[in-house]
Amino acid sequence: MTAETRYAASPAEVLRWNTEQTRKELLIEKLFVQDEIKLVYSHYDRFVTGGIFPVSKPLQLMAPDQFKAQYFLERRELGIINVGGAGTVKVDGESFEVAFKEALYVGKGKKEVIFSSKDAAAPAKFYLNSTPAHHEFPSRLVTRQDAEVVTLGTPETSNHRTINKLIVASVLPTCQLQMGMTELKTGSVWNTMPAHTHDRRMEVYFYFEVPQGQSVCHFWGQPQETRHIWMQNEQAVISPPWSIHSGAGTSNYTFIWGMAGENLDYGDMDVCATPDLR
Ligand SMILES: O=C(O)C(=O)C[C@H](O)C(=O)CO
Ligand SMILES: [Zn+2]
Repeated sequence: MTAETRYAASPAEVLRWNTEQTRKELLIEKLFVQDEIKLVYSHYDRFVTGGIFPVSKPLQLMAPDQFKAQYFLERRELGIINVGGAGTVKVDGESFEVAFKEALYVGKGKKEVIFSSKDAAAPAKFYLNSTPAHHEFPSRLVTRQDAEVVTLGTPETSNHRTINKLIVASVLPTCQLQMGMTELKTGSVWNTMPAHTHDRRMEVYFYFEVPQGQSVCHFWGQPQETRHIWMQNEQAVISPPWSIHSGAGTSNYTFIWGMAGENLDYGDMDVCATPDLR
């Protein structure tokens, strides 16, 4: 297991960043390494992003040194979305079967979390987000039928997409974690457009189902001072709480968003008028 630390930065500080430093600070280039657990610990809301890719053996989630904890969920909660083949997550002896694009919430206090694939030829890929927690809520599988689903945008504005809210207050209780998955329709490329900020919550985006040879240009920064990061399939990006977080692909794609911070109100966004973006 590896666990890298990323620091928080102010809007004034990032004005000096060039492309290389921007990528080093915010982009998570490789999350899935065969038979390994990769974690990134961000100082924004102590949010952890990870990839767990069990192929030939089960993998147990341990507390990284950054936590100074006996076990991963001692003071945390966890959300997982499977972006690979069928997999199993064993939580203190209870097995949850997690299929492609299904989510699992695991509450604070669970001591042993073990990930495995059903078939090494079609291995599971568990994308993970974790945040500090102060209350134990029950662990629960969230299937696509359980999700709150909203369709936004139009083909004319190239932002026609379905937002699947998986780990959100309207589906199940959490302390501060929210997660979901947005699927763009064929021909649409813009996500989260019109753009917004929510200074109360940071957000991490994980882009996948980006077709071979295509890329997504992720936009971030203050609305009047935007920047971009070119991203490839199965890469994640940290979005500071003061930043917009939108993207345009060279094709349609899917992404997972995860948030943490002050509140659990998904709709609590400060929308930016598109002509005002700079
Ligand atoms: O495409 C979208 O719009 C989203 O998926 C928005 C994210 O869920 C988000 O930014 C929530 O704050
Ligand atoms: Zn957002």
